[in-house]
Amino acid sequence: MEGLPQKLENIFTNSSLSQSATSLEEQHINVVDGANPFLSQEELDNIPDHQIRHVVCGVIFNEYGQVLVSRRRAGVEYANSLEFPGGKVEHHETHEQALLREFEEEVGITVANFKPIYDQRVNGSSEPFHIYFYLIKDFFGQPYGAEGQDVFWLNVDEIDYNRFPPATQLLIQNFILTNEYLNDIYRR
Ligand SMILES: Nc1nc2c([nH]c(=O)n2[C@@H]2O[C@H](COP(=O)(O)OP(=O)(O)OP(=O)(O)O)[C@@H](O)[C@H]2O)c(=O)[nH]1
Ligand SMILES: [Mg+2]
Repeated sequence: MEGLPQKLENIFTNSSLSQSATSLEEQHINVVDGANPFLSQEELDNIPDHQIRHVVCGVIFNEYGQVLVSRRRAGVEYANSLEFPGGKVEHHETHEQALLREFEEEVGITVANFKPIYDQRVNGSSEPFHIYFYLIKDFFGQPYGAEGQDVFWLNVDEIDYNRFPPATQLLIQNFILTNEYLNDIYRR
């Protein structure tokens, strides 16, 4: 469990998810994004909250239980990999405001009613960041690739988590493929 973010560690303790912890811990090594400079988990954790970039991403399901996924464009970090829509929180914004803006900019829908699922600090290739994933309970409009990227609804059992960035792989393996926890968040 060493090296896991505190929140995740708490969730795994005494839970049915604890079996996936070993593979998750191994995965955690891969969370380094070609880091520049590489920071240890402890160094990442010691960066004050207001000095690290925040990234927010949203997980949305449609009425058929499919999840909204977008493909990153060429020429950006993790080009062509799949991702959940979202992006960097700007200085004046709350996480909710950033999610609203990012979903309008990237997939052309208005989102509301956010529940935190999971967060972690990551060694990005240009700077460290803290990524927060939210379950989005309501949305208005039809999603499309508003920045010219592919956007599609995926059946949960068709998700290949290897096609997502490392932090997102952890989210998928531990919170989306094992949907009991998500159902629990939904009801809150
Ligand atoms: N949107 C999104 N970003 C992710 C995910 N997982 C993950 O590690 N990231 C990382 O989060 C960082 C910021 O996301 P982003 O590139 O979407 O930021 P952005 O929309 O503000 O882009 P911009 O800087 O081109 O305006 C990137 O380093 C990206 O690789 C994910 O599932 N979705
Ligand atoms: Mg983005």
